[in-house]
Amino acid sequence: MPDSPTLVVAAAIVDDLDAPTALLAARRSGPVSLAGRWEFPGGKVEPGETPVQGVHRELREELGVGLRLGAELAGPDDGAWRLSEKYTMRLWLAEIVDGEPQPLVEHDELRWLPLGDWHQVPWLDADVRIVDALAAHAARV
Ligand SMILES: Nc1nc2c([nH]c(=O)n2[C@H]2C[C@H](O)[C@@H](COP(=O)(O)OP(=O)(O)OP(=O)(O)O)O2)c(=O)[nH]1
Repeated sequence: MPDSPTLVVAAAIVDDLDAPTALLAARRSGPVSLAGRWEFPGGKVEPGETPVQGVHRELREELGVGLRLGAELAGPDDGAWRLSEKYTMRLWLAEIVDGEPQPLVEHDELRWLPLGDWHQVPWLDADVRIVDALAAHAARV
């Protein structure tokens, strides 16, 4: 039996959960194979923490911010988003409630993307369909 995929948790940070007009994208600084591509900040859930605890920890570590989570953007793979053979991701909409986002680790640039122009940066391949789903969700809010 192949190992089950590792769970990655991440945040789709918007300027306003009630009326999103901008999405915060983060550019990876490594590894070389992923550097320069854009993603939802987050990372692997650690043993002993829940996925929601993992999102809060990762965003504090990576961007130095505290979050208020909104709805989870459920994916087609048992409610999650399969990224690759090794990884599957769960993603929550979120709003910053504490701190100014900075690319502290793992990223070298952050950018607020205006609604309608969320594909202006080269997202990681697996994220492209997620950005589409997120834009459709934002249009319904
Ligand atoms: N965080 C994040 N990872 C993503 C996205 N899309 C995508 O394919 N991935 C992939 C990249 C990585 O191979 C994997 C997540 O690993 P990561 O490097 O972010 O996890 P981590 O922060 O816990 O990393 P580390 O401490 O183990 O180095 O998922 C995304 O939008 N956000």
